[in-house]
Amino acid sequence: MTGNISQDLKSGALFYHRNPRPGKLEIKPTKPLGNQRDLALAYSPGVAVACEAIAADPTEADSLTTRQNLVAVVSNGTAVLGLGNIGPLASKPVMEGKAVLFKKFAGIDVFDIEVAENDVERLVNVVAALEPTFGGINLEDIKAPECFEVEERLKLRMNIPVFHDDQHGTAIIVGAAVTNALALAGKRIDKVRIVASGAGAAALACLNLLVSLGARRENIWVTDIEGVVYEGRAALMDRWKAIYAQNTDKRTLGEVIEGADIFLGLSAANVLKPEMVKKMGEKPLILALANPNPEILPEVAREARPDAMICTGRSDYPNQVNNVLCFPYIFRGALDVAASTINEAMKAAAVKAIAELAREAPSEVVARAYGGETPNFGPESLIPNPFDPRLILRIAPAVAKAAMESGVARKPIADFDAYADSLNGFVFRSGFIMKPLFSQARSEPGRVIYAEGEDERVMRAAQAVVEDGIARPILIGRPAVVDARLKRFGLSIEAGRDFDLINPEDDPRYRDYVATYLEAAGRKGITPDAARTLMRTNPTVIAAVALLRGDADALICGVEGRFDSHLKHIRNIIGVAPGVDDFAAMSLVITSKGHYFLADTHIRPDPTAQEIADMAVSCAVHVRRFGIEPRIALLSHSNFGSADTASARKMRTALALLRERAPDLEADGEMQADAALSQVVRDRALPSSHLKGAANVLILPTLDAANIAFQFARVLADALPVGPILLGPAKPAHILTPSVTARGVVNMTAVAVVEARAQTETQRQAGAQPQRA
Ligand SMILES: NC(=O)C1=CN([C@@H]2O[C@H](COP(=O)(O)OP(=O)(O)OC[C@H]3O[C@@H](n4cnc5c(N)ncnc54)[C@H](OP(=O)(O)O)[C@@H]3O)[C@@H](O)[C@H]2O)C=CC1
Ligand SMILES: CC(=O)C(=O)O
Ligand SMILES: [Mg+2]
Repeated sequence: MTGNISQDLKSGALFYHRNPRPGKLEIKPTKPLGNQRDLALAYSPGVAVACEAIAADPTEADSLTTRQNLVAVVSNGTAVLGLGNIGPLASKPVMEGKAVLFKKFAGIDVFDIEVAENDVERLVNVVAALEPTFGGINLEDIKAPECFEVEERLKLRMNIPVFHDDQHGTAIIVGAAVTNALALAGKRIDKVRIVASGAGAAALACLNLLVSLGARRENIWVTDIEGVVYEGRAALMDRWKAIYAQNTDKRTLGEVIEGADIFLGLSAANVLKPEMVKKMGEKPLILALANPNPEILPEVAREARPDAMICTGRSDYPNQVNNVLCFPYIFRGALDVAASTINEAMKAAAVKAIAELAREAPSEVVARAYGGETPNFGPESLIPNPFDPRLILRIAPAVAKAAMESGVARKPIADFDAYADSLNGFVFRSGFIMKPLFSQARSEPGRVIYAEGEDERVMRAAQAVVEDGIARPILIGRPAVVDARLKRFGLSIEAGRDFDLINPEDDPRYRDYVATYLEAAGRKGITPDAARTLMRTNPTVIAAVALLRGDADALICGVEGRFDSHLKHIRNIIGVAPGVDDFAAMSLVITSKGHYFLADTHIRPDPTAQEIADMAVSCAVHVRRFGIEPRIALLSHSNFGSADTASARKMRTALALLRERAPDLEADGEMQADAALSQVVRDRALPSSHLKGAANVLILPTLDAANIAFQFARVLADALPVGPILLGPAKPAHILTPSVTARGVVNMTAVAVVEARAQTETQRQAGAQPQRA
């Protein structure tokens, strides 16, 4: 049955499941258990208090246990993928896989439960008895027709959502694919002829949903292992299948496929033959969804009918119509409003959200998953890619809203903006910490110039910046190249309407810009000839001059090229702010344990004590813009005077200078990194430290130390970096690094816009102050 899978994938799959430890899951505690007190809280005697609270009020289980975020993936192994009845034990890899997808895509915890029970009554009893453990039940790979009865009965008995994924998850995504394919083919759902292969769980649920979307029962033809489902057929019939019985003397798929607009395959490998495909109607939609091997391979179908739109359930072909696009998010929405069930309104909301998302510009994450080739909406991209991070952002709120409107939400969401933020924070780890900056930027967007305007990441960032309303982008790039690339990446922003463009090869401001450049850098070794050449060839120079002239409010560069050479131009043209000796760089790392700002990660090799103190003050200003109160640690190998090396003395002097300059700042040093991050460790060395809790701003003694710590955190703690944030320029200018993602560029845009706004405000206040003699 795994015949169409390459040898390489087969051995890779076994290796993946075996190593480094068997299976795909583990259970992790979410609370500390490091000492006697933790033990007393987590277990006896403290746990008894939690038990009694639930006994007194069962709804307390939602806040005292994992139940509200825990789903059971239940199978008896009777219809595992298209492998048939291979039993519950052999189904376990699939169920563990579903658990991983629930967790990765929607943050939902899962116990996979494989039950050795084929009798409907007994299976229902087993699952119903699990209600105290779970917030929802996802039935999986239970064969038809038993699955229909199991689901119907459980829905009646249980007060939590019961969802048969193979039926409804598949139907929802098929509904979205059909909606979009018919729109592209210019066909109406009430007119199309649908031929199904398979009359099991998935196929019948899909047909039912298509009927609810407007398909007409008389236009639907169903076939299964016995052939056509016709009125009067006795073999292998059941009441669910009988709904689609046609009054016909046709008996085979080959006969009924004639003129079909849609082939819906949810049966077994290779049942659809090229000669059948040739007989289908114009621009046919072929949904060959059997797993792992489809009813027809896309290349075979394409050869028979070049005008066909083709979908499979597999990730190695375009148009993966697979219930993974649905089940994590429909449960996310249902659990988040404590829905008592998943009803038709919630399913319809999911179909609409998925179909609409496919029509939006593709996301950067999907582009990366496709190795840079971004599929735009069309026959090769009828539905979103499973890695599209917007799936959760669109489907979960749509489902939650539908649950509320249809009266099944027990805990309605009061603030959908806050809910969107929490989902955003799940998808983009930087989401939560960046939120204050995005809100500020949105309230007063600035003009941000991007030196590398032809870079894909910058273009994608510009699209997001325009959609988010945080800035008006100015891209430096050749119009034809920018235009062609925007089209290639499926981005909808337009020059003039959404962003401005500076063409380095031909711009009317060229002469003025050269003059400004010479004024700023003429005494720094830039000759008129060099100025003219650089103004045509170096986008960082153009961007810096635009910033200096006030044609932009902030500058972002560094997506390509060396940090140092960008810095040289910023130094020459923009210079440092009054009262600042030199630039420094602060980088934010977002880890699962918290957010940490590190300096100087990129510029000064060995800052002096005075420079360290100044840097701490500049860092504090930036950190406050994130809505975070800075807690500063000056780091060293020495712990509060434990060593007397030159670098320890430097950090001690820096602390004294910092205290003098900014006595209100919560800062201490010199201290080791563990003392900075843990109050318990710090208390052992110096209980009277001015610093309380974990430090969030870490100032390191040298560039080596800072950069190494930063890179260690990125790799070992799987930390997400934001920055570097350039400290000290006279106007907001930031030099990113070539590893930055489009999201990183967007984040730095928000930082730069807020900084520009703060600078304008400071200048306005300074201008309003009466001049002192
Ligand atoms: N892409 C996706 O997201 C999904 C894909 N699927 C795939 O759909 C298929 C069916 O799954 P499911 O509905 O859960 O299973 P069921 O066992 O409930 O249904 C299987 C159906 O396929 C029919 N069938 C089996 N072999 C053939 C054949 N050679 N020719 C015609 N019909 C055949 C069976 O007919 P009979 O009843 O007469 O035996 C039955 O009607 C599987 O391959 C599965 O992997 C399922 C869910 C989601
Ligand atoms: C995808 C899925 O659920 C199946 O093939 O059964
Ligand atoms: Mg399945």
